[in-house]
Amino acid sequence: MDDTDIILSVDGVAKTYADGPKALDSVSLSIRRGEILALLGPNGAGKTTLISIICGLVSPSAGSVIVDGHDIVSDYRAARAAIGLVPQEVQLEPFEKVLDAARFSRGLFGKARDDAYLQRMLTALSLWDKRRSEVKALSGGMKRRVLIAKALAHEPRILFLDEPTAGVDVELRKDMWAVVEELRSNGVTIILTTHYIEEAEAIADRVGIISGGRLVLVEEKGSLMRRLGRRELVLTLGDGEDLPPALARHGLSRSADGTFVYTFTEEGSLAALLADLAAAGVTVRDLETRRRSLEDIFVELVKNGADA
Ligand SMILES: Nc1ncnc2c1ncn2[C@@H]1O[C@H](COP(=O)(O)OP(=O)(O)OP(=O)(O)O)[C@@H](O)[C@H]1O
Repeated sequence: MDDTDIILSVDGVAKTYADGPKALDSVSLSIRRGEILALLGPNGAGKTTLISIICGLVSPSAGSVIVDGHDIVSDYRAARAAIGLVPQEVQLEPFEKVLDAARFSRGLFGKARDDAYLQRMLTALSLWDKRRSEVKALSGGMKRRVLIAKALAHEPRILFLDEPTAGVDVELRKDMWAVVEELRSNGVTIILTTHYIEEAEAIADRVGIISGGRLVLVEEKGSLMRRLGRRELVLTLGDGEDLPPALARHGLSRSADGTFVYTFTEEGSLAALLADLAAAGVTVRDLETRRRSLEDIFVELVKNGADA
């Protein structure tokens, strides 16, 4: 990876809260310009702590963070200006109008007024028609968009979305995914935390998994699915039948429900298994193929640490 492509670099970051647990343990991570990274992890894994450190809201106990060339400690203002943060909870001023809210947020970063930019940004978020509406009159989904608009008002290059679709219905969630795609096509790098594995599967380029304060994995979603999302074949044999020893070489495992599970290894291996089954005269009552989902991978990684 070329260094100029890296917009965010996290190196050996650790955090121990006063009287608290070790929330992060030596996390290192590089983010490329224009990518969408989904951070997955169970409650309390350290996701919000990591985001809060990068955004300068929590100070790290160790390690360093460089945002678009700026150190978050020695060059705090420039680092912070490169970042937009959409917090987990909706915190908005109910009587404020949408366009005013965006203008105000921009002003907080000392940026000159630029209504043309705000119009483009609000249009991308489907909020331009609502620019004169008071926040309190908007639906829950629109309020979330206003949060994003406020976070984008100062033209940050990286956007953090902390659980953007928590408690949101399926339709709104898909809407939000479309918004994220649109932002990326406008050149924004996006890091989102989520509990919804299908969210990561749907929109992320790379997936990072945090568990117990450690980043146990960061990988391209496609290669992760190819590497660990292997295909399996589930065989149900005739009543009382067992696998004959001649099939041992295929490495099938017996499940608690009495079915046999075969993991596809290489091209042609399935044909060999089926031929051996037929030759051995085994009755196969049912055959089902399935692909391990990101959810299965996630559960296994969180249980076993990094060595899955
Ligand atoms: N201000 C704080 N003071 C003390 N401990 C904290 C503080 N903030 C977080 N923690 C602890 O640090 C650990 C990591 O919490 P964090 O909020 O970063 O996890 P998370 O992955 O974002 O969880 P969730 O998915 O529930 O939001 C937890 O054990 C939490 O209780």
